[in-house]
Amino acid sequence: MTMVFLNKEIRDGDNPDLTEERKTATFDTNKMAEVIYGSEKLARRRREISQAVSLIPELADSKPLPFLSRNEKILESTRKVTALNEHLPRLINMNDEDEAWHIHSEVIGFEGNPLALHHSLFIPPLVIQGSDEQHEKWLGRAKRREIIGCYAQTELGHGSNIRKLETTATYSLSTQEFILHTPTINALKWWPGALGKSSNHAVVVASLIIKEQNYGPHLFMVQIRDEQSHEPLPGIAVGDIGPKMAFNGADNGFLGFNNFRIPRGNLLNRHCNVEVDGTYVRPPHDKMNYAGMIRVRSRMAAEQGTFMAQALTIAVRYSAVRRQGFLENKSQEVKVLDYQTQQHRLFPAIARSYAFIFCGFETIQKYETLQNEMNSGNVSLMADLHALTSGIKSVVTYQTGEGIEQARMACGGHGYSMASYISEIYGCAIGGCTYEGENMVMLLQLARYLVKSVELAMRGKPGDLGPMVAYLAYPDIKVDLVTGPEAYVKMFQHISKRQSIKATEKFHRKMESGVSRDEAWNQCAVELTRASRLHTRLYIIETFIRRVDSIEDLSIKMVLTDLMNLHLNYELLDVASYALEDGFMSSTQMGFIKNQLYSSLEKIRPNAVSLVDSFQFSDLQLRSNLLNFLFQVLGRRDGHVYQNLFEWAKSSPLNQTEVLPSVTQYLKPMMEKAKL
Ligand SMILES: CCCCCCCCCCCCCC(=O)SCCNC(=O)CCNC(=O)[C@H](O)C(C)(C)COP(=O)(O)OP(=O)(O)OC[C@H]1O[C@@H](n2cnc3c(N)ncnc32)[C@H](O)[C@@H]1OP(=O)(O)O
Ligand SMILES: Cc1cc2nc3c(=O)[nH]c(=O)nc-3n(C[C@H](O)[C@H](O)[C@H](O)COP(=O)(O)OP(=O)(O)OC[C@H]3O[C@@H](n4cnc5c(N)ncnc54)[C@H](O)[C@@H]3O)c2cc1C
Repeated sequence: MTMVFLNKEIRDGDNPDLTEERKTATFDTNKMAEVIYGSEKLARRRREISQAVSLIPELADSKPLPFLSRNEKILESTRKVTALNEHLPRLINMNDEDEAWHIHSEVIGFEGNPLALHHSLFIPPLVIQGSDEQHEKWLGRAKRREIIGCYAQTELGHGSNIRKLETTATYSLSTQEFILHTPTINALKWWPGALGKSSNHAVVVASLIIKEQNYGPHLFMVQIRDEQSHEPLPGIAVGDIGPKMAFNGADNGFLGFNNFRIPRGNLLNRHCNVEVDGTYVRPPHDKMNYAGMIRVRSRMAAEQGTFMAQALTIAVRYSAVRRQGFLENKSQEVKVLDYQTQQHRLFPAIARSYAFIFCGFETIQKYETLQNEMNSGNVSLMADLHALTSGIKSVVTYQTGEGIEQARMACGGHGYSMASYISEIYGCAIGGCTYEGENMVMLLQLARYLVKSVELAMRGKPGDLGPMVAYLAYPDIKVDLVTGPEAYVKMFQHISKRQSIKATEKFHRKMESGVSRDEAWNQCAVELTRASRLHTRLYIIETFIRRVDSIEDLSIKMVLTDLMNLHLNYELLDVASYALEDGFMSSTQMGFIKNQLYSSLEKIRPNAVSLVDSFQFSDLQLRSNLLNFLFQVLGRRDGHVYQNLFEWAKSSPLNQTEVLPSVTQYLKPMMEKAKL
């Protein structure tokens, strides 16, 4: 099996319809991959990792995953992740999180695995919140996978409102221990990934109580299972929460404590502390304990963009080999990718995938700056990044869900089959609307920041506005969209600014009319979330433009400019009513945007397959590999869809016998009875 992804690579035996598409590309997909992943080296490393994985048979799925029961899925994902563990040091740079993410996604797919959260949610809070001494004690063991961990914050009764978490960690002055307790059923930890059956350690978030005073949520390192027997330790109740919409290769779990004691040194205390005599040492920022969540959210734009890109790779390749119906030439049916409706369904989502990945890289860099600043005691960037990542997390997860669902529909009936793999991608990605902060809740967090910024602008203090919101004080000057991207940005700024101001004014009016602040906020909440979405979409547009501006290779710049123009017109059209409402946009401009959008679709068409090829997902990653089984078939790089769909169906366990017990036990007796 060849795993090399050369541009316009023509391989003997590939579906000629896909080969034809690759020949029309105006750019080199390897060069594009460098832009997507950040450098020649990073893109090459991904290819090398894919290649290496493809040569290790034990890392391939041993059975088609959609046909497995939940227990079998967990067993299979555990087999693969432990086999992978043996190879990891040879295959990746163990300190490179992106390489780790990539290789796990190759080997595991979207189903999840019992170590799914170990690297993304257990080790990071330990790094961020743990002291050097605590790193010494646990970090090495965690990195070597001597222990397996998870992040246990959410409870049965509370997830969004962390301040109301009911699990308590009460400091015992006499024994210098914390006593962890679950006072009610509602207080059971509920949802943490890998908690149910796999982890033997957890970073537990509990309300810290000292001398009957509640200091709010804090993070504790807790051993929950015996390292030898893997039995829960006395005082701990733990288990799996049952099957989910997707991600069923992971064991999301519940956890309860019955006056379970841990040493004082298990409070993660890099930024705060409880001294022996019970004195509480405050962190430099009230929400320091939430820093880990900012980190995860900052990574979500790139992650989700990649999820959507995988679904689109499947849908676009399939659309280039699927022929149905006629255009002018009645002697041959057309590729469905030639229909304008199909292009309109898929191409704006391709543009969003690129936009999210570009935006994601900027956000991750911003987080890294924050992390460095926090380490030297400067927390001034936290509020801005919390607001930004709250918005980005919400907008990208929602739009990714939309994009993946459109990809599924674009594959017609076969998109609905699990052979497409799109439902698994969707199920995993859409969880992002909920996990790491429910989207509405996070949009309202950003809205707090926007309202405060508008208030500053209203008070005539535009100089106090941060760079991300400086536009809230800009004057309204009409723009001519023909002049290019900057004019689109200005139009978007006007729309976003106007909505933020409108929502703030409404909020103020409500309060002036005597409604309490909280109630007024709730009565304006829909308008506030709209402001947050617009602000975030504007930010994503700006990062897209910045990235395209920075590109030197002309052929890449040209195709990305087409994609960016498509994005600008699609996004602006989607929110045009806001600008038509106050006459800032004319109906002529609206017509212009539509025409630009349709012409962008035509420009993208010859490059569509190569734009998705450029993500360089291996067939294994898309579950299209042929190594042992035919798991997913629609997105195959070689485009041979139909015969593999048939093979896939034949491998269904239902087809291993001609007459099922359902027939002998029920249908046959029913039919026999009817004959009497
Ligand atoms: C390839 C396949 C791979 C598969 C991958 C799939 C993996 C799946 C993995 C799944 C993994 C899933 C893993 C999981 O899901 S882990 C669980 C994640 N849980 C959450 O995200 C919970 C969401 N809730 C919260 O974060 C808090 O409760 C919020 C923030 C909503 C309110 O909180 P609180 O009630 O305490 O605050 P307040 O509203 O009174 O606001 C007060 C002030 O505080 C400021 N503030 C708030 N927060 C921050 C902050 N962080 N930095 C700086 N500032 C912050 C805020 O701006 C405000 O400022 P001001 O306005 O007053 O000035
Ligand atoms: C796949 C998956 C993996 C997860 N992994 C983990 C994990 O590893 N560790 C962990 O600790 N947790 C995990 N979680 C839990 C997750 O973080 C929470 O479910 C999430 O934060 C949402 O909280 P909730 O369930 O309490 O939702 P709720 O807050 O109950 O949401 C229900 C509805 O109420 C609305 N709502 C709530 N509060 C407000 C408000 N203030 N204003 C307006 N509307 C509001 C929401 O918008 C939503 O529509 C996971 C969840 C999922 C789905």
